[in-house]
Amino acid sequence: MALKETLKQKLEEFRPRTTRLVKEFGKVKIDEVTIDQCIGGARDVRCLVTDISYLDPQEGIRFRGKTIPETFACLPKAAGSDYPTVEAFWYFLLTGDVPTQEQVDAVLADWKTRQAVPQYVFDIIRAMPLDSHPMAMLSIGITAMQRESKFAAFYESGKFNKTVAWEYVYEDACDIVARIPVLAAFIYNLKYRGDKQIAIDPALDMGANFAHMIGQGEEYKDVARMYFILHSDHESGNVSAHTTHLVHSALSDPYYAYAAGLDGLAGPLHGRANQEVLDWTIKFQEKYCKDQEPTRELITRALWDTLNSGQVIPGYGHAVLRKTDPRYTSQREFCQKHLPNDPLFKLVAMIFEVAPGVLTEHGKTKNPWPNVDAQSGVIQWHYGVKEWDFYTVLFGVGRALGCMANITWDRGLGYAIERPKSVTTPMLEKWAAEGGRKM
Ligand SMILES: CC(=O)SCCNC(=O)CCNC(=O)[C@H](O)C(C)(C)COP(=O)(O)OP(=O)(O)OC[C@H]1O[C@@H](n2cnc3c(N)ncnc32)[C@H](O)[C@@H]1OP(=O)(O)O
Ligand SMILES: O=C([O-])CC(=O)C(=O)O
Repeated sequence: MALKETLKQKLEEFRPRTTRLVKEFGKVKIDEVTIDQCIGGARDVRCLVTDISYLDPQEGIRFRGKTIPETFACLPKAAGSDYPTVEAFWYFLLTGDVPTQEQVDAVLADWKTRQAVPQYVFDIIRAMPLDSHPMAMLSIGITAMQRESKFAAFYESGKFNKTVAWEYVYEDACDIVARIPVLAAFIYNLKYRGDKQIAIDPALDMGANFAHMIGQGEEYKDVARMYFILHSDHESGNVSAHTTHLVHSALSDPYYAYAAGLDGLAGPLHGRANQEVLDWTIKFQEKYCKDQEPTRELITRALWDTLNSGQVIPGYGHAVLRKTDPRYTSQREFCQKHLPNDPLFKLVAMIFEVAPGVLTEHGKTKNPWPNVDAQSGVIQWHYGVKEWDFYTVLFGVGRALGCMANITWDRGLGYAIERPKSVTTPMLEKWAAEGGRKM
């Protein structure tokens, strides 16, 4: 069965579960909210639902119930590669089923019909100052493309209908995931390769085509596939996924919703941390290692300098995770296999030996271990993608997969507009004095 038909069947089978939960068990309590959660970013408050992925604080992410190694192992691989295609992963994220090669080929062929980015989008980005941040360019590119939204056209047609609305989200979602690597490659070439653009190769899968379009060779094809899959989804409370969900909950179409998600991803505490990691590491080399090899002592000193100046150590800590991020481990294993002697990888590995101890001694962070961003830039750097302000754009290409899968299901299950209740500080003070809010 083709992907859209499979998805339709899955949604129809799933919908009664959601309906029953709301109707029969709607008042069952699953959490309570404290004052520190209210002020402190709603940490740990269970009030979002997604079945696309789940993040366990100790174990890390599972996509559709599978760990990262299990996900890589189970999916059909790209020809001549140890890694699955992004298209295979998309099928899996959307449906929870491991696709057959035939089903993967069908997604590949479908994406080829969706890849063309309209010329006016390129023109709009070209009109921006060349030193604009590439995330601003990507977000504006996605917003500009909103004109193409099939969901928005359906809404405006006057025939909008809740039960089939998901189909139009699905169409936009597929268009966005097929087009975003093309847009990202355009931005890369415009900013860093003197506008030397390379045409889409219709014979290549998404990851391989992205490598081709930014002028990379064979080895980078797996880097792209791995990178996009690893960065796709991290349950739905993270800033980019939550923003996309929130904005789409107002029935803003997927273009508006994902542009908003990208704007959140651009923050240094979220996706941009990978840019910050490279920046920190290169500055460390320039400042401390001009005439000497990096040592644990030098790294310790540099980490304390950063902490004492009131800044965070980028790539370390997490709002949910309490162990080393398995996405970090997966990329570290890639480095150990493919670039074990890369000086920057050796330095990043040395920081891993030192930073958790320093952060523990510093005593603030609840999680001293590295997250995905601590290890991703070094791989890009090794393969010649050295413009680290571009790294969050790569993240944004991958994150589109998770965000688009999530809002397709949001619409399919008819989730409501998101609108939590706020309170005032005097209210909090009153409830604090009374030992809690009287319900
Ligand atoms: C893809 C991703 O988004 S992964 C995360 C990427 N971000 C980074 O790597 C940036 C560095 N890390 C951080 O700033 C944080 O760990 C975050 C934003 C990821 C999580 O924030 P929180 O859930 O608030 O972390 P936590 O509860 O441990 O914070 C407690 C304190 O430790 C500090 N802290 C947390 N991580 C770090 C760190 N890496 N370096 C220094 N201090 C830190 C916090 O700033 C906070 O300080 P405060 O009490 O003065 O405000
Ligand atoms: O889960 C989070 O809050 C941040 C993160 O690692 C991601 O979004 O990939």
